Amino acid sequence: MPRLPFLDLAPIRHARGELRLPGSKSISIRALLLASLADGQTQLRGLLDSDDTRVMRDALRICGVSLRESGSGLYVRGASRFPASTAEIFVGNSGLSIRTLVAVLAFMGGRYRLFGVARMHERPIGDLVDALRPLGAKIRYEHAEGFPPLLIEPGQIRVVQPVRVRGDASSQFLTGILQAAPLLAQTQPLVVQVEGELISRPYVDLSIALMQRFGVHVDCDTDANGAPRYTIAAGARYRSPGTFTVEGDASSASYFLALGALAGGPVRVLGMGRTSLQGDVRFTDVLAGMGVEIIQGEDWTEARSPGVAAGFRLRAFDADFNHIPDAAMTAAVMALFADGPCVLRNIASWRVKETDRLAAMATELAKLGATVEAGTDYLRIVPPPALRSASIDTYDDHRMAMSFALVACGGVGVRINDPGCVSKTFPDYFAQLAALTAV
Ligand SMILES: O=C(O)C1=C[C@@H](OP(=O)(O)O)[C@@H](O)[C@H](O)C1
Ligand SMILES: C=C(OP(=O)(O)O)C(=O)O
Repeated sequence: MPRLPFLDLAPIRHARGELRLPGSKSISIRALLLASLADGQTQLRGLLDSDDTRVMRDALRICGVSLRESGSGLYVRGASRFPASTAEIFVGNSGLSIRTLVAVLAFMGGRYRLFGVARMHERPIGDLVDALRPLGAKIRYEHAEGFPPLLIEPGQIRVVQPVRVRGDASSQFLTGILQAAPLLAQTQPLVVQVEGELISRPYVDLSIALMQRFGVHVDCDTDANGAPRYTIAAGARYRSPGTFTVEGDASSASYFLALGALAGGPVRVLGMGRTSLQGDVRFTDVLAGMGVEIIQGEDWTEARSPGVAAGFRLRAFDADFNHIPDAAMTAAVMALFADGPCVLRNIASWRVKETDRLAAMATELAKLGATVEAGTDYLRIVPPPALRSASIDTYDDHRMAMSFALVACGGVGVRINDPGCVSKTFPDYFAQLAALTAV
């Protein structure tokens, strides 16, 4: 179906209600891969159905993994080797999919080619390839050094201790190595050492928590310099947990909690709460710091406030957002409604995601009247005295579209160009938004 060129959102005066969150992208993609590597059959329930998860499903299917849809979930039959020894794999713009697939495919003994959309070919992957090559992995760049497309060939795999991986451009490289580690740790434990800074750390904790659910324990300590070091025991092997249920997406929740905060609420999201495994659940602390009332149960969260239509202003913030890089985009748009200048720090990774998010965010916030300074790793936003209506470009970035929709809470209409880009992680986002604002 052709994508709409734009969507005009009318001003939102009030929003309230309940929303069942779509499944977590980060958990769905991990669970699909781990179930494919696990002994036995796994029933996956609550999987997200979106562009990014379809990339992983299609990749696994092309690699010969048996995936069977049933009314209540997806049945995955796993094994420590994929049946297909050659495959052409399209990875769209899913960073998590390519980075975790490459690490696994490097040890499968087959020939694989991984390629994506044009932007994917600008997103770095060199740190992962550099970590895999000393282990004997044979990976070549088809065009530019350090970027997809990639060609994987059978290598002479040997264990070199420790495996060293950089974590300062993306945590997904470390996740890729950790998830692939049981394919290597056969006769001796495998030690994985992070070189330099590790960003987006809660996503690594999520990987470890999910590996545990699939029967593999990862020990974490620090080396003499305080850098994190991970150990996977000899003989570690993924085993199916039988049934695995994916929780709601905490990054997707951020837009609706922000909606409750800006348009009064209460807005309650179901599927993410106190016991969530995802780092972005910490976005609730950011909201509370802004003066938003948050209540939370085991697997639900609710936000409310007097609402900006009633003159409520959010408390300005100056904070480090390295641990929640995705929900941070929601906070950046919320800064438009703050009672003073706001600063988001330590977000350099934004430059290498779906688009250069630092540049895109600065450009689009400025269209609305904000004064914005974009540094190499920070964004300073001075809210405008009065919001201007604007036509927002989304740069094929789902989070640009979803976060800028919140501008409609400011008493002005907003045009979202290419709204269909939300299909990366939340295909019916705008329908869900409309359902909560038609009050
Ligand atoms: O591991 C994951 O599930 C993710 C890690 C983060 O990326 P970086 O580690 O590149 O910051 C995040 O932005 C991405 O949406 C999902
Ligand atoms: C950065 C993102 O995804 P990925 O890196 O998996 O493409 C995201 O969903 O915001």
